Amino acid sequence: MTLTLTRCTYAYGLRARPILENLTYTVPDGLTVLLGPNGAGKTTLLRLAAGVTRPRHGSVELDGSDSQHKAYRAAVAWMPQQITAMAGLTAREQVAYTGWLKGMNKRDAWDAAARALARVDLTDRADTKTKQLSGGQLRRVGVASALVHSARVLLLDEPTADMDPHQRRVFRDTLTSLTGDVRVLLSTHDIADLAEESQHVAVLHSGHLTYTGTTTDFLALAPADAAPGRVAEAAYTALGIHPARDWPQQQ
Ligand SMILES: Nc1ncnc2c1ncn2[C@@H]1O[C@H](COP(=O)(O)OP(=O)(O)OP(=O)(O)O)[C@@H](O)[C@H]1O
Repeated sequence: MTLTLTRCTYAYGLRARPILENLTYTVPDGLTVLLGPNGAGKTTLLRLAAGVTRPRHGSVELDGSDSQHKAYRAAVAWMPQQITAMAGLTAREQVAYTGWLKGMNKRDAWDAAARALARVDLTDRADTKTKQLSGGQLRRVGVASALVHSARVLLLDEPTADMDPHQRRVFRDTLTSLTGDVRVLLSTHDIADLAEESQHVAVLHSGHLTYTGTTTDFLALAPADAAPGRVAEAAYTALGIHPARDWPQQQ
């Protein structure tokens, strides 16, 4: 399963300045962390990859299948930055509904929703209306919705925002428990997401990917005297993106 964006350009509006310009990127194996300052275009890139919006120029394909194709939608899961609590639905119903939209039958979606909620440690709120959940709980519903139909590529937009430290741990355990050839691309402002389980890093700045490579190679960009615990930040700085101005706030 190879998801590739090829020479993609995107602008919000016909005369607007492009947010992404001539961007080519293949989502690597395993977990990739997408970094970049506020407004760099991370959400825009994830939306293109998810097929919820189309590039003005260029193509987005999964093994040759266009992002608007049914097979593409079935293989790719997207967790948006803002999770909408659907009026009247419980957590389990909302997750099951996502599975059904992705092509599962109702029975399978209902069963898979319970499993997905268990993976994000939300079984005890399965029957709670999503409108009554906290921000962190609603985000876990978003993660469960991305997991429900066993997609091969997961695109997660700031999945750990609003989560408390225990839930971040649960989320990381969930990522490491994904089996088979599942590729995950997640944007984050939490530097801890980078240090632990990720295999690859991509850094987006001013509409261009200014770094793509392994996490090990990325961390090696940091000067040898970087303070322990600040190596990733020092590596980011070495790319010419200054934390004081651009590094997103830790959650
Ligand atoms: N609907 C929209 N209409 C017009 N401009 C938009 C829209 N959505 C985003 N933008 C602009 O596109 C640029 C990239 O936004 P995007 O949300 O992709 O960045 P980001 O890297 O995800 O930012 P953040 O880290 O703050 O979430 C920003 O300048 C933003 O203001």
